[in-house]
Amino acid sequence: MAAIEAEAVSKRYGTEVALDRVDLTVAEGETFGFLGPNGAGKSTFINLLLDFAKPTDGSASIFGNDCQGAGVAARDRIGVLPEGYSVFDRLTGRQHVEYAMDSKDVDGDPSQILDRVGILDDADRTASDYSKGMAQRLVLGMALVGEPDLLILDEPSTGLDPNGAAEMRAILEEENERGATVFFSSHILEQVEAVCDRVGILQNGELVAVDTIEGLRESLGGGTKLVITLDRLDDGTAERVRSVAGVETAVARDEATLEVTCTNDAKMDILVELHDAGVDVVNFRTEEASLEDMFIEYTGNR
Ligand SMILES: Nc1ncnc2c1ncn2[C@@H]1O[C@H](COP(=O)(O)OP(=O)(O)OP(=O)(O)O)[C@@H](O)[C@H]1O
Repeated sequence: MAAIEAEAVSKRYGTEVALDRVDLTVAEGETFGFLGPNGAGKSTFINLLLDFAKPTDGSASIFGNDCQGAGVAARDRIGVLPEGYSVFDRLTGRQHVEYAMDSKDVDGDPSQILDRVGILDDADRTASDYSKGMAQRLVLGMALVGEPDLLILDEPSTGLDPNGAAEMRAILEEENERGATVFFSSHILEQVEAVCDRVGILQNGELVAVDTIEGLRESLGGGTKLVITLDRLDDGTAERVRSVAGVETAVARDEATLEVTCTNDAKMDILVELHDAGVDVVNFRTEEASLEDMFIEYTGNR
C-alpha cells in the first residue's frame, strides 16, 4: 500500500490556483523530497495531507485512509512538522515532548528524544527562551515520538545552522533505515540530493517532474556540465558558446573558467567553436549536473 497517494488534487484560493491536478504516489519506505520555488504550492499540498485545508478537487490518502475523512485513523502512524508551527511559550522543551507522547499514547523517556535532536541541555527551559533553531529541533523531536511509519516535514531545516542541517539529514537517514517513509519539502538541495530516493518538483501548482535524481538527469538530455579553462575569457567567447546548438547556459566561473550546461551531443561543437574563436583550451572536464542545476532548468529560477 502507498504511504501517500494523491489523485488529481487541486486547491484554489479565489482565482489563485495553488495546486493544479497533482497526482503523486509515495511508496512505503521511500525518502521523497518535495521541491519548488517560493509559492509553488508545497505547503498547500502538505496542509491538505494533514487535513489543515480541504482540496477544491481530487483526493489524497495516507496508508489508504482519506486525508479528509478517515485521516484520523492514520494520524497515529505519522509524525509531522508543519509549516510555521509555533511552540507553547510557557511549556518547557521536555513538557512539549511529554505532551506529544501523551497524545500518541507512547511511553518512554523524553530525554532520549531531546538528546537526539540536540536540546537535552535546554530541556527544562521554557520554549519562549528558545532560539528559532532550538524550537525547530524541538518540533522535529515531537514529530519523532512513537517511531512513526511516515514523517511529513515542511522545510525541516528552517532556522538550523549548518551543523543542525547535517544533524537533521542524519536523523532523516536513520528514520528511513528504521523503516519509516520520509516526505519532506526543502530548499536545501544538497540535503535533498544526499538523502532522497526520488524528488518531485512543483512549479506554479503543477508537478512538473517526479523521478530519481538520475532519472531527472537523463530526461534533461544527460544534463552534462562542462568546466572549461581557457587561456583568456571575455564576454564575446561566452556569447559564442551560448550560440552553439544544445547549450543551455554558459557562465564565467572566474576570469579563465567557463561553466557550460548542455546536451551530451554539444560537447564537441563547443570545442570547435572555441577553436574557431582562436581561444586555447587549457583544461576541460565534465561534471554531472547537480540537483540545483536541474532545479533551475525545470523551474527557470535562480
Ligand atoms: N490561505 C491562503 N489564502 C490565499 N492564498 C494562499 C493561501 N495559502 C497559500 N496561498 C497561495 O497559494 C500558493 C502556494 O503557496 P504555498 O505556501 O503552498 O507555496 P510553497 O511552495 O510552500 O512556498 P514557500 O517555498 O515560499 O514556502 C501561493 O500563491 C500562495 O500565495
